[in-house]
Amino acid sequence: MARIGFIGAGNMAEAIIRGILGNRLYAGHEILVYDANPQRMDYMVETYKVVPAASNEEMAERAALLVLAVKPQVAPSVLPSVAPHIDGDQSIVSILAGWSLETLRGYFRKGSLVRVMPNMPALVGQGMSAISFEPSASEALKKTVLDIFAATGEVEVLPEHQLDAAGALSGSGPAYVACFMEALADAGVREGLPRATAYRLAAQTLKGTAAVQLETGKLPAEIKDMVCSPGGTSIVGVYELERGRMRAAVIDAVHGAVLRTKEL
Ligand SMILES: NC(=O)C1=CN([C@@H]2O[C@H](COP(=O)(O)OP(=O)(O)OC[C@H]3O[C@@H](n4cnc5c(N)ncnc54)[C@H](OP(=O)(O)O)[C@@H]3O)[C@@H](O)[C@H]2O)C=CC1
Ligand SMILES: O=C(O)[C@@H]1CCC=N1
Repeated sequence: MARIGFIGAGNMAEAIIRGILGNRLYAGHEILVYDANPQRMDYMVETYKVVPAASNEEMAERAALLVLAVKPQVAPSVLPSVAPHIDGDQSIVSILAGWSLETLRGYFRKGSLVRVMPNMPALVGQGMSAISFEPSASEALKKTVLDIFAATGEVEVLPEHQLDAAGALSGSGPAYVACFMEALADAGVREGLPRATAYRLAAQTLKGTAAVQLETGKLPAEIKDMVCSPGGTSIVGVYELERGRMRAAVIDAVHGAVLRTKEL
C-alpha cells in the first residue's frame, strides 16, 4: 500500500506534496496521484517523482490515507465510485470547501474521516491549516494528519462547526491579502515608484507586520499605534482607510465567503 494518495493533483495537492517531500515525511514512491488531466499527471510525476494511479478507484484500493483534493463541484461525480473501495483500515482526508464530515459520511461507510481547510501559502511552507477530526479518530491518525499539514506550515485543530469560518478567513484569506498587496503596490506606482519596487515594498511590509504579530503577540491595534506618530503621516492614511470602510469591507468579504461555502 502507498502511504498517501491524492484524488485530484491540482494546486493544493501540489502544495501538500511539496511539504511532505520537503520535510522527508514520505518519499515520492510512497505517494500516489490521480488527476483527470493527463498533462497535469505528467507534470506531477516528472516534477515530484510520485507514482501515477490509473484511476481514482485504483487509488482508493492502494492508498492507506486518501486526500480528496478535487473541486467540491466535482466530488459528487467522484465519490460514489471511490467509496466502495475503502475499507476500515483506511483514512480519508477531505480538503473540499463546504463539505461536512456528515456529508462525507453519507458516501463513505468505512474508513476514518478528517476534514482539513488548508491554504495556498502551503506551497512555500507558510500555510495555515484548520483541522477537524471525528470523535472516534485514533491518536495515530491524529499524529499522521498533523504531521502532514505541519509540513506545509501551521496547524490548528478546531471543532467542526468552526471550519467554514476558518475556510472563509484563512482558506480564502490569501486572495483578500493579495488584493490588498496589489492595491498597496498600485498606490506606490501612483506616487512614482517603479512597479517591481512597489511589489517588493508591499509584500515585505505585509510579511513583516504579520511576523511582528506572530512573534510578539501584540494586538493589531497595538501594532497600528506603534506606527502612527501623533500628527504624523500614518494616522492620516489610517483615517482614509476608515473613510473607505476597509474593516466593514473585509468583514463583508469573509461573511460572503461563509455564505458561499454553505452553498457548495
Ligand atoms: N486553492 C485554494 O487556495 C484552496 C482550495 N481548497 C480546496 O481544495 C480543493 C482543490 O482545490 P485546488 O487545488 O485549488 O483545485 P485545482 O482545480 O487546482 O485541482 C483540482 C484538480 O482535480 C482535477 N480533476 C477534475 N476532475 C477530476 C476527477 N474526476 N478525478 C481526479 N481529478 C480531477 C482537476 O483537473 P482539471 O483542472 O482538468 O479539471 C485539477 O487538476 C477544493 O476542494 C478546494 O475547495 C481548500 C483550501 C484552499
Ligand atoms: O475559493 C475556494 O472555493 C477555495 C476554498 C478556500 C480557498 N479556495
